[in-house]
Amino acid sequence: MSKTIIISNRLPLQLQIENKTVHATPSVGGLATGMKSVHKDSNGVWIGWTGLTEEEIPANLLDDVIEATIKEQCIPVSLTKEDIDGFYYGFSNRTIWPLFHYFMEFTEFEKESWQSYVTVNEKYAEVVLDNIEEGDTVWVHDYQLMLLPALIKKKRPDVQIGFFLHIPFPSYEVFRTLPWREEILKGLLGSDLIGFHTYDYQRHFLSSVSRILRHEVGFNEITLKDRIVTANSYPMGIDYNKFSKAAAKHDATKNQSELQRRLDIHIDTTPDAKMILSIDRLDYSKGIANRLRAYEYFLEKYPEFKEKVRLVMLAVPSRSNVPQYQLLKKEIDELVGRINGKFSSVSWTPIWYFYRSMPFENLIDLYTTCDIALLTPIRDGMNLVAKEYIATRTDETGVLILSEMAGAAQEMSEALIINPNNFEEIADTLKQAIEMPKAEQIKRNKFLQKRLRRYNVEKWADDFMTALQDTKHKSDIVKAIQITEKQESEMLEAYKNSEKRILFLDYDGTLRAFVNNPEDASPDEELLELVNTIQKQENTEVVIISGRDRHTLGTWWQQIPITLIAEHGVWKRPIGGEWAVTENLKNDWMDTVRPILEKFVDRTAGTFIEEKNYSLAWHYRNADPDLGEIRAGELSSVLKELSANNDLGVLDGNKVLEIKNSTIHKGKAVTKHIFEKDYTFQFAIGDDWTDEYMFQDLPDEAYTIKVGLQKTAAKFYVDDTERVRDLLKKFAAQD
Ligand SMILES: O=P(O)(O)OC[C@H]1O[C@H](O[C@H]2O[C@H](CO)[C@@H](O)[C@H](O)[C@H]2O)[C@H](O)[C@@H](O)[C@@H]1O
Ligand SMILES: O=c1ccn([C@@H]2O[C@H](COP(=O)(O)OP(=O)(O)O)[C@@H](O)[C@H]2O)c(=O)[nH]1
Repeated sequence: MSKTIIISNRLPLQLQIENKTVHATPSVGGLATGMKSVHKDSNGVWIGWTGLTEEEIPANLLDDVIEATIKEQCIPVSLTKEDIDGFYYGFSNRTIWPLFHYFMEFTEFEKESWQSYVTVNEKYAEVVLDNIEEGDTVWVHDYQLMLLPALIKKKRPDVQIGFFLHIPFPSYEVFRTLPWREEILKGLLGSDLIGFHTYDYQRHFLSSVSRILRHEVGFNEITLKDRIVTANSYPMGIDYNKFSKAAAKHDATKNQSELQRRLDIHIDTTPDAKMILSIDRLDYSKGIANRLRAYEYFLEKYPEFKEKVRLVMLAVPSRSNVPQYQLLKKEIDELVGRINGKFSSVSWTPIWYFYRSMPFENLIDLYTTCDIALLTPIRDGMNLVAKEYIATRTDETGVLILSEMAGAAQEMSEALIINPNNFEEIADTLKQAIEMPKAEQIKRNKFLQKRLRRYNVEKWADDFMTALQDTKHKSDIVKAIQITEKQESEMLEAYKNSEKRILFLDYDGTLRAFVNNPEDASPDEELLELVNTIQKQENTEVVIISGRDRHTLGTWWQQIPITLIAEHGVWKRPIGGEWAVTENLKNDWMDTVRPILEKFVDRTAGTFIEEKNYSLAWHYRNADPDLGEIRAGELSSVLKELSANNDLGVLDGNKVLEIKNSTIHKGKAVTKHIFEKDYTFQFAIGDDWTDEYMFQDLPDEAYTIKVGLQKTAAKFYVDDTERVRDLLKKFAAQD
């Protein structure tokens, strides 16, 4: 039975060795808590690190460690202290974490920790590859394992691989500073589906892929040579029932825990007191120091709330070997001490501060007792605490104040959304929350709860896995048209046995790869020789059919006796003959269109106009990719409006927009050409949209081939210009 393999750095359980025995405790952090319920209900395995290094496990306890892990349907990856220092405390949490959360000043670029990151990703790959069975699906999680998808894909191209990033993907301007940016992107592109919490993270990722790797990027697809990778956003949900049921149970059995008793005593003695809750890992991205300062400012600005509010702050120890986290701990300790010292009275302490993790029941105590949750991350991939707080409010009361910088804010617009750097706004919002009538709290929470209940973690995982399976169909469709060796030999056999054969060859992107300056793409010796050999074969006609102007084509191919078709069919030069127009066309429209194109050239660096006799082309290959696409969209709509009444058409080529007479296209040119003769073998090859006309208009028995993986009307596709050369060599080798 096929299974899903979940892989993350941190397993849902953490092992410790105390008194020579192995103990397991649940992991903290949204990835582990969220995925735990997905894993529990599946028949899959979870591969990851147990929290113990090789050096920490005595030989006689190794079996116990493995047993404790396997009991939870997990498989351990064995890591040394050196690995953890370089990979976890190093590259993951001193480079990627601060960089992806926009803390550039904390980001270190150390070659050694990068190397450790590579080594550990390879260690993970080994364990995963050992455990993959036919039909399994792989789901890799988070920033610690961004090289893993490509490492797996390389060895197991048959396996569907999903990747989910739990933290933000930063804007290109930030990501580009990473010295290993290409390696990271290539690692991720080993996946078939890449998921993000929000559309913005997805957009930033796609922009980096297009600018750094220069891949063709669509709305949510990246076209590689042999595969399509999908990127999409899936905001992670929580196990809603687990939290709401625990809260309901808690209400029924009140006053069971010490923490609960303490919280209740406070409320009894000050009946209108409000408890404000904050829960996070102790992390600079969570904005804890800002929150404390904003709370201090609130007490100063609205002194009437002294003695009437309390901030209950749970900060869970995290990554304490990283210096920034140690400094933050010190800063928080001092801030709490200073604020409590400044405002405390005999009967009131403004902040209750816990520096530890709490068991689930205590978390529920906190969630259900506190009237307000104040969550102010500076940057946060999602923030599940915000969702958990709302899920536990069984009577629908409670106010959530949430930073707009948390991914969760995008789905939780009924919360009070704040900018974590704006103390004025936080102080005013706290006042608003304290004074919010119950009816309004309920109204807001009803919406929030409905959404969280519906889009829970199960639905999130389901959506992701369904989309991952769909990528398989996509690849299958694509693979179905990739020309196989057998189909290729059948085609060559048909070629060999035909009495009258014709080959229509597109030029740019087909016979020659694209170059930055189109004038530099002249045919090389090998190409001239190959085409010449083919045209010499008996009963064989070669036609080069291009959007290029006739002078360029004529000069490049003057030595070879073949037919040339230029400007998509406007001009034709028969073998040994002269260039002639195929139809009487008007070109007076060019004077109107040229100034429009010139404006776009002025506004878009790197673009230029190519002027032909009957068409004008605006090239944007050398422009900034995003800007180029935006401007192409704008220009295309301007031109389409203009062309509607003028028999003009806009051709959307490969990084070029061409405006020309709409009655002219390659389809018309090829059908006109074959009309007069009875060819028994017809072949057409091309790479862009303008070639689709040929593929559509040629008879069904024609062999039509698209270069590059894109939607096409052609029967087959080949990867790139190198494969086109191979094919030409095979035609040349036939007699
Ligand atoms: O494993 P640690 O180094 O102890 O860190 C704990 C986890 O922190 C991060 O959590 C993120 O995932 C949450 C769920 O998607 C999301 O709500 C939150 O915004 C993220 O910060 C980290 O991404 C995990 O890999 C860590 O395990
Ligand atoms: O003592 C604690 C405090 C928090 N959490 C859990 O840790 C997760 C924190 O996830 P979040 O997405 O808010 O932030 P992250 O720590 O992953 O960045 C939530 O599921 C909390 O319930 C926990 O298990 N024990």
